[in-house]
Amino acid sequence: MSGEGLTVRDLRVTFDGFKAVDGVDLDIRPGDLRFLIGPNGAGKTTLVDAVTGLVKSAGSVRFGGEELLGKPVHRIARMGIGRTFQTATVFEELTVLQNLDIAAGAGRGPLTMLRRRKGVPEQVTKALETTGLTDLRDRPAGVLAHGQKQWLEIGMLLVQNVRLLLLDEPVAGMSHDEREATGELLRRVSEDHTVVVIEHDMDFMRSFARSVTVLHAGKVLSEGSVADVQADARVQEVYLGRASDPDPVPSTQAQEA
Ligand SMILES: Nc1ncnc2c1ncn2[C@@H]1O[C@H](COP(=O)(O)OP(=O)(O)OP(=O)(O)O)[C@@H](O)[C@H]1O
Repeated sequence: MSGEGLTVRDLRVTFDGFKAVDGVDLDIRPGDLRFLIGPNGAGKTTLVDAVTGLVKSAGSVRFGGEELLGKPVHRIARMGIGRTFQTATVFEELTVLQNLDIAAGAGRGPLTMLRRRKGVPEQVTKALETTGLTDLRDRPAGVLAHGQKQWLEIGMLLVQNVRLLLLDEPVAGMSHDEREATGELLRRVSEDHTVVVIEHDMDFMRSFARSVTVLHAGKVLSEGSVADVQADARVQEVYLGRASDPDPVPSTQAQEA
């Protein structure tokens, strides 16, 4: 595996005195497919915001040995760190291929962009294959199914030569088949990238996580394999419930309740 690992030490994010992330340590090895789970408000998204430079934080976040904290968002992105948000952000009017082509050209000069348009760049072809979107390459992104838009967004990270992918609830709103396909896609991607997934879907986590961190009230409550965290009494108490209980309420429903 050629990816690089993420090392987080004593990460802290405070909003007006409220500790949203409160001394988090993480060691995510290269090629991991790490799931970050935890109740609403546990600090999962804020942690990813801190890693990507979107919120001010204290502590240390190192990727491939280089410190990220204190660097502006665009510098962190250029270091090979990419993220998706809960809502896919693709250019709906443009084709799948154009979306990937633009993403591949991000940060490059106009001359390089012109040269690239003579043919389909190799990394775009590869991203189409990896995401299973080759047959849809000439369709406008706006007509894609919800799941396919999420896969395109992952493809747009891949063509930017991202080495660490941070994905926020990638299967929210997906059908069962789309979830399975997304899990398989993440497995393929994690063969040569480090992948961190924020997720509320416990079935999806059980099927595809290689390792799991449970956050609660801004702190790491538990960490290990799926079996480890499921067996942890503290996790059962605050989040997973007893084996006989239904899965925790998905975030969107919880917010509506
Ligand atoms: N910009 C902000 N200003 C003030 N408080 C914030 C801000 N962003 C997040 N918070 C608070 O920080 C805490 C952690 O929020 P965060 O979104 O990271 O949780 P989460 O674990 O991702 O939750 P969810 O699963 O609901 O997405 C919450 O109490 C939230 O209200």
